[in-house]
Amino acid sequence: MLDLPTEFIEKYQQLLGEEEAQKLVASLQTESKKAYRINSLKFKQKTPKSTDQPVPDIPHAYYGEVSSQDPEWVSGSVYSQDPAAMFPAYIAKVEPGENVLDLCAAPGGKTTALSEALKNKGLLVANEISATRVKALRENLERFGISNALITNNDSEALAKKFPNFFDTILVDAPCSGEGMFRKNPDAITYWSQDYVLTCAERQKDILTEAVKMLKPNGKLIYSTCTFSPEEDEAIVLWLVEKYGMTIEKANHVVSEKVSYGNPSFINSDLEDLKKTLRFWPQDNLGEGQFAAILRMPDEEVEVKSKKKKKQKNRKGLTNEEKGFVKKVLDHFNLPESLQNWEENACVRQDHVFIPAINPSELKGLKIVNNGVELGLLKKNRFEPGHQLAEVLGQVDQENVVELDSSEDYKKYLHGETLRVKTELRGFILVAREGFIFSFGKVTGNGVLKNFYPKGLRILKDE
Ligand SMILES: C[S@@+](CC[C@H](N)C(=O)[O-])C[C@H]1O[C@@H](n2cnc3c(N)ncnc32)[C@H](O)[C@@H]1O
Repeated sequence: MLDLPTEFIEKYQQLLGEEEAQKLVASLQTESKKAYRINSLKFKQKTPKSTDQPVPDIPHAYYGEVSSQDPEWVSGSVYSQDPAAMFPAYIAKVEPGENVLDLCAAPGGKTTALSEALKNKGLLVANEISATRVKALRENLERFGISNALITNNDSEALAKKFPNFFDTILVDAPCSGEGMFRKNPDAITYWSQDYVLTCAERQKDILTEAVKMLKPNGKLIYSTCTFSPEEDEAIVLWLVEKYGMTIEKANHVVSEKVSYGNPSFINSDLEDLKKTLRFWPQDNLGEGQFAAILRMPDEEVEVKSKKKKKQKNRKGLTNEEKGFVKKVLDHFNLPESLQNWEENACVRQDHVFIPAINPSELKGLKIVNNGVELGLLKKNRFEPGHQLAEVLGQVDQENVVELDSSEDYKKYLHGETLRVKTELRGFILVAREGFIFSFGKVTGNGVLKNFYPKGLRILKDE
């Protein structure tokens, strides 16, 4: 039984009326809804899990649970996500080729959805301020096989200096008081207070002030929170409208009756357009609490002080000999479109071969966690493919694959063990379970499968 603060209950009695507030409080005492999205960049290989109960409006999303040890998850073919949290990226309606920023991105639920919409074309900058949380963001994007992402670990000010008037779409899924997460994460109740709500609202304005500087004229801002408090929802949208002349757009493709709309009277405003914003209440039985709005910048640039761009240095490409080593490995696999020009685009830095999403010389001063696709490592007279490459190759059909046909072998591989396999294949191969490619491996002459599943991802035996 959740122990909700009296001040919280009274606040929503005032805003919603006795009856609706009672429904909200009762729904918070029930179990949270679990769901997952299928990765559309990979699911042509195989349709994972049951698809009986679709999440309304969201393509390829279903109610149900996925464990982080299931091959569907390990291979990045699905992402577990609260159904309501699927909407902010969905309403962004991102098109392949755009420059997109997810400013508060970890662990990456919305980033993975944005990256699917981009179809590996254009640029996705995924930023997270917390050095701990950015690791999960990197792992999730890697599993999804995303090749056009730059992952950064900066505050919004540092990013705004690098990318003035640059993005077509920016998602700010802001840190908030988390009221919508009370039943999923009861810890959020312990630090809730009305003062905390107001502190969050100030932080949201600080983050958005920087976000706006990075939008192109006429660019789109998606603002979302997982809280009900109007101070962090309608009031922030009103602030953006009044301060920057932004306009609120309706998400025409959201039609489910389980989705509610913003309410200007919550903040004593008469701005009718606030009714175009989206609200998700747990008592409506879709998922957890969420708020989302689409805002459009006016067709003029926000003036931003930025340093003059220095002439870009050419990146350090591969020598013909190095290309030969890489080619020798890549020739055994079918390459997705995003890797087809790898010889022209690959760079090398401290023996790491990668295809950058953005020229590294443009990124001085930022904390870069990953830039594009790491193909692998140059060793003495050979090339060893990296894990991210395996996940990218998993987006297309492959023949050079060893399927682990028992769950015991699969578990052993995830633990990092070496296996003996029956296969005619030799050298670097992709490893799959139930058709889901999730790692590289190397088969030696006597049929021993050497383990290339990264140490940092290995699952301990007693997990
Ligand atoms: C609601 S969570 C994001 C969830 C994520 N979008 C997803 O769907 O998986 C908000 C994130 O913002 C980060 N954050 C907090 N302060 C920030 C700031 N000043 N600038 C950027 N991110 C910030 C938090 O560390 C947290 O990871």
